[in-house]
This record gives sequence, structure tokens and C-alpha cells, in this order.
Amino acid sequence: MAGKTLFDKIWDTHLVREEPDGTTLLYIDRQLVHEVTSPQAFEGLKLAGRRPRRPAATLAVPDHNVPTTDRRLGIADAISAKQIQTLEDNCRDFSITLFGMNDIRQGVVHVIGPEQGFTLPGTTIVCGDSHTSTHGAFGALAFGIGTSEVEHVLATQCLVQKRPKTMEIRVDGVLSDRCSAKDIILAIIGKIGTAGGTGYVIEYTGSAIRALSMEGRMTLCNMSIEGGARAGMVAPDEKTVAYIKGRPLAPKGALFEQAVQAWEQLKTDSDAKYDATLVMRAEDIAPQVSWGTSPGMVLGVDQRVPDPATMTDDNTRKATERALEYMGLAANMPIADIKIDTVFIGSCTNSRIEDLRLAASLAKGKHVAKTVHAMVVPGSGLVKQQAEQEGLDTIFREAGFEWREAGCSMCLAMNADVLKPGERCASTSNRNFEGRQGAGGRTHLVSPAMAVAAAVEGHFIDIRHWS
Ligand SMILES: CC(C)[C@H](C(=O)O)[C@@H](O)C(=O)O
Ligand code: SF4
Repeated sequence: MAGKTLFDKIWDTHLVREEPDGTTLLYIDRQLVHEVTSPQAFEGLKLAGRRPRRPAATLAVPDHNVPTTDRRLGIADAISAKQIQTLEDNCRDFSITLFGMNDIRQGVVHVIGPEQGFTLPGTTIVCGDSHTSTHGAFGALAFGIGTSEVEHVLATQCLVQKRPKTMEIRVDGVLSDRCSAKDIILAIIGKIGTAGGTGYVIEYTGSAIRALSMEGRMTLCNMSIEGGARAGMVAPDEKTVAYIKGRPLAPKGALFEQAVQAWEQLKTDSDAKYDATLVMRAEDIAPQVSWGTSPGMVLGVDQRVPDPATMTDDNTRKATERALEYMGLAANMPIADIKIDTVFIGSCTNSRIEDLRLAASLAKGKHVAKTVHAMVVPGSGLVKQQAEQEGLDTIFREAGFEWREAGCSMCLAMNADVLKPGERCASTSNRNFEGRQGAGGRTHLVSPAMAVAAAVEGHFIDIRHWS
């Protein structure tokens, strides 16, 4: 029998039933819930008179709409306030654990799952949110689902799926100084495009991936969806085990030892075949900056903005022209000449403690440029607390950054943290669509290190040579 990939192993152990046409009923171990995509799901349960099949398998948190300023003042926006209240009511009515807005454990849903030890290797994890792929960093099969599916999983703990194909993306070698997981994933999406992963689950392999911390692997898997993939994953290893050990919801004692033994089996067999493979060298990856209006429109900071006049394909040329117009950029200008107004360090891509430590180490002793407004939004209340214990908040404040409460914030501007029309932002988030951070706002996706350097200089700069 042919060997199995990591994906095959998880899929096969969660398969409840498979039809001849490949339609599969998959068992879902865990579900995360937030305030935006859950109200109709709970409403559906109510109307049908059903209860969650396994309430303990679900964890809920408000994140998209929460204010990142003083929460004792409540929520000014009526729609946001109602969404958060509705989540609280539903969790109470359906006996689901909720980390409320003022709970120290509150944070972006994809930050708190791993932080609590809710995210475990070998499990199937879903959430009504596309960046659920983040949890694949632990060797879980984790993917985003729609609201009707949220209801289905609540009611049955199962989901109807078609088996996706598998893609290996192998990155060997050593990253350049100050380059990070964010640069790897942006470079991958720059290469495969935003549809390159369509129909696939990606497994990231190679020495550069193994060298990443768990935080780095989460950044990587987080953006798999921006490359079109259903999910991204990294096989668990000793770093995974060390990260999970002792977390509040992780197995304890003998159960933990048993779990570790099972997790050791979670790797792709040497004779297994992927449906597709892409190979890259870490040395070739420069610090990345997105210049356009999709995550695939991205280049190294040492490059120039593309010139539509050189493009032979009509669609590519038109898309480039439109993107340059929206972004207010001239063809051929050096990316390092792009001046920015705002810096956002946060989001489920880059707001974990390691991201903040790195950002603070570069911000220390420097100051945000006079023309720039910069903010740091920790991924969770616990990340914020940890950062404060380490004095990172002081470093950021002294350098001129605002230090905020945890939430999605300016990643998608559902709360008060919004770009003004025309404002240009260096952002550590994952999406740069038109209007993503506010109507008319212009987003450049970068790593935390690149964001700090841009905040200080007022424009992008190659951090490999920055002092
Ligand atoms: C609001 C939610 C449905 C959405 C998602 O699915 O990703 C959001 O988190 C985002 O990042 O755009
Ligand atoms: S931080 Fe951004 S990408 Fe992540 S869940 Fe929130 S809105 Fe979506």
C-alpha cells in the first residue's frame, strides 16, 4: 500500500462515510466561533429546536468588532454592540464556553485557539472564518466554513466535504537576516498567485520551515487561504509539543504522553505522493511588500513597482493598471520610495508574542516618523499581558506607537480603527483588497520588522541593511 501524506492520515481517521462520487462526511473535532459568522447559525438551531451535539467541542470569542481602546467605556457602535451581545446570549443559551470582551483570554480567534491548547495536532478544526488555516501550523486539518456549515457542525459535529488534493511546498535553506515567515508566505503567493492553491491542501516542508517557531508556522499557514488553498499544514515536531505542553486546554499527565506518541505518527510517509510540489530556496526571499490590491501583487522591497506597459497579457495589464491607480503608485518607482502614513502591527497573521518581541527589538531607541501614525494591537489579552511583563509596551510607547487592546482592529476595520480615504498603511495583516482597511484606504502587506522600519523611516526600507 502506498504511503500516506499528513493530510491523508488526518482525513482518513475522520472519515465517517464516503460516497462513490467522493462526497465525504467528515467528523469535526473542534469548532471556534466568533460574533460575525455565528448569529444565523444559532438562529437556525433555535428555529429547528436543536441543541449543539457536543458543546464542549466549541469555543467562542468576540474579536472582529471589539474596540481596541478603553473598554470600560463600552461599545459606541450600535451594530458592533449588538453582535457582541448576541454572541454572549447564544453562548449562554447553548452552554458554549465564551471568552467575553473583558476576559483576559479574549483575542483574535486564531490567536486564542493555539494559546489555550484548544488547537491540537491530528484534529479537524473549523471556524466560520477563512483564516482558520492558521491552526494547520500544529499539524491539524483546519479550514474556514460558511455560516450554514457552522450550524451543521454545531448540530451534528460533522461536515460534508469533497476530498481536496495535496500540494507540497518545500522551502529549504536559510532565510536572510530579519526575514521571516511572513516573507516566505508572501513570496509563495507572489509565485503561485491567489488561485495557485485552489483545490489543494498545502503541506509546508523543508529545512526553512522546520527552522520556524510555532508563531512563524502560524503566520505561514494563516495566509495559505490567500494563495487559494483550502488549508495549510506543517507536520508536528518537538517545537509543536513544547508549545502545547501545559496550555490550559491541552491534555495533561499520562494523557499528554499518549497524545505525544500519537502525534509522532503525524508525518508524511517517505513513499507518499503529493498531487503537486513546489520547491523554493529561503536565500532567494527578500523582505516582501505588496504593491497592489491582492496578496499576489507582491515583490521584494529591492524591486520596482511593475509597469503595465510591458505586459502582454490583457487581463494582467488591466488589473495592474487598476491596482496602481487605486494604490496611487507610479509604474517603475522603487518600492523603497513609497511613503506611508499609517502602520498597523496586529492581526491573526502577526500579533503573537514573538512578533511583538521582534518588533519591539527593532523599535527600541528609535522613533516613529512625524508623518506616521503607528499602532500595535496584540493578538490576545494574554499576549498583551505577557508583552507588558516584558516591558515591550514601554518600548513601543517611547518609540511613538500606540499600544491597544486585543482584537482584529485595523485588519478589516469593522471597529473604530479605520484608514481614511487615500491613507497608506504598512500593515502586518493578510489582505489588501480595495477598502479592506477602510474605504479608499491603501494597504501594503509586510512583516512586523518591515512595518517597524517603515514607521521609523516614513517609507519602506530594506531591513537587511537597516541600522
Ligand atoms: C469576518 C470573517 C468572515 C472574515 C473571514 O472569513 O476571513 C474576516 O475574518 C476576514 O479576515 O476577512
Ligand atoms: S485578524 Fe483579520 S484576518 Fe484575522 S480573523 Fe480578524 S479580520 Fe480576519
